[in-house]
Amino acid sequence: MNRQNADPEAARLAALHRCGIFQTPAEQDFDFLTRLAAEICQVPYAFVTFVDQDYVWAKAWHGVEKIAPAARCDDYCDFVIRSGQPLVVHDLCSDPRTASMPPTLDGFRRYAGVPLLTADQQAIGTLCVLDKRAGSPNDHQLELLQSLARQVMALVELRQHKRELEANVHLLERLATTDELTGLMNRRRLMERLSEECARARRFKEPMALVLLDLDHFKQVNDQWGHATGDIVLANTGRLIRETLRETDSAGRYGGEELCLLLPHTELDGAATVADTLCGRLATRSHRTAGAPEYVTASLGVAASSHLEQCHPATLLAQADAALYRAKDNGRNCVVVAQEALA
Ligand SMILES: Nc1nc2c(ncn2[C@@H]2O[C@H](COP(=O)(O)OP(=O)(O)OP(=O)(O)O)[C@@H](O)[C@H]2O)c(=O)[nH]1
Repeated sequence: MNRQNADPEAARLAALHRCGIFQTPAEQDFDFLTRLAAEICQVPYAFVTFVDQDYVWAKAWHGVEKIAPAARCDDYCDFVIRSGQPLVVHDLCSDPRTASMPPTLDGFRRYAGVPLLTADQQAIGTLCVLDKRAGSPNDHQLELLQSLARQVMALVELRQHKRELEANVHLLERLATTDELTGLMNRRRLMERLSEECARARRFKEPMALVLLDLDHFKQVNDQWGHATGDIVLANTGRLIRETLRETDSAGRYGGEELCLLLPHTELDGAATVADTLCGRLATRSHRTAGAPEYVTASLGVAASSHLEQCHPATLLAQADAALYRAKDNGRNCVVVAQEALA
């Protein structure tokens, strides 16, 4: 016996959860199907409900303004869920199962509900109609109600596929724009973002800064500890950058062990402070646990558009690169701003 058979309610709840429909906002397509159900059965009220462990919750309704979730024990739909079969009660008052239930005491007399079945036959909800007059749907009406229930489930599945598709598109977008090793933007996305940020800075005449960061003596790290260890150091560096930057800043992998930070709305001084902080944190970030050299420092070059005629990607990159070159020349593990580089 498998686990599902051991606990049918757990399997039913899992099926409901997979559909991702419970307590989602109202949708016209579902409203339309309830209206159709009411018209087919010639009654004033119809509902699409989904039923979790404790509550019967309406996704769509017809004939009432609004409907609050009901405890399962107070709702006729619970019988449909438990049996997985349609339920028709001609007169709710004279049926011992329903006579003293709250909706009956509120005046409802007729109920007809059919289960909403998933592909693996789990009853996750109902399509039901009600009236304050006693009566029953005829065979044809009941058959049509069941067909409509299948349409409700087709909508549920369509919604589910759409959600999965959107999640996959999102994942693919992330994979296509992210550098796997550092978790930062890949070079293509970085260059796109740089162009966008420069265009925005020019348009709104705002400052914009760029920092190039290059790990020091990284060839030695690879040579002495192995390429895999070098990768771990790069990944740690990416993580540290992500932890250090503001939400509005971004960073990407510009080249092998050269990373680039984009700091919109930031003057040269502010960017130099960010670079100093990062330089200090990197110099004290231990990699030893990964079987790597204890510390790997970095050199950083800073440029900002407020010191340039105009904010353009190539100019900012060239300025930051020249500053980085000076930082390497100055003995590494330091920050040089473009001002100094030009001096
Ligand atoms: N492990 C690893 N190494 C990389 C990666 N990308 C580039 N590298 C290595 O980074 C090293 C860069 O070496 P160099 O350009 O000589 O610079 P450096 O040794 O860091 O020296 P300085 O920059 O002058 O301090 C090379 O050995 C590249 O193979 C990567 O993704 N993973």
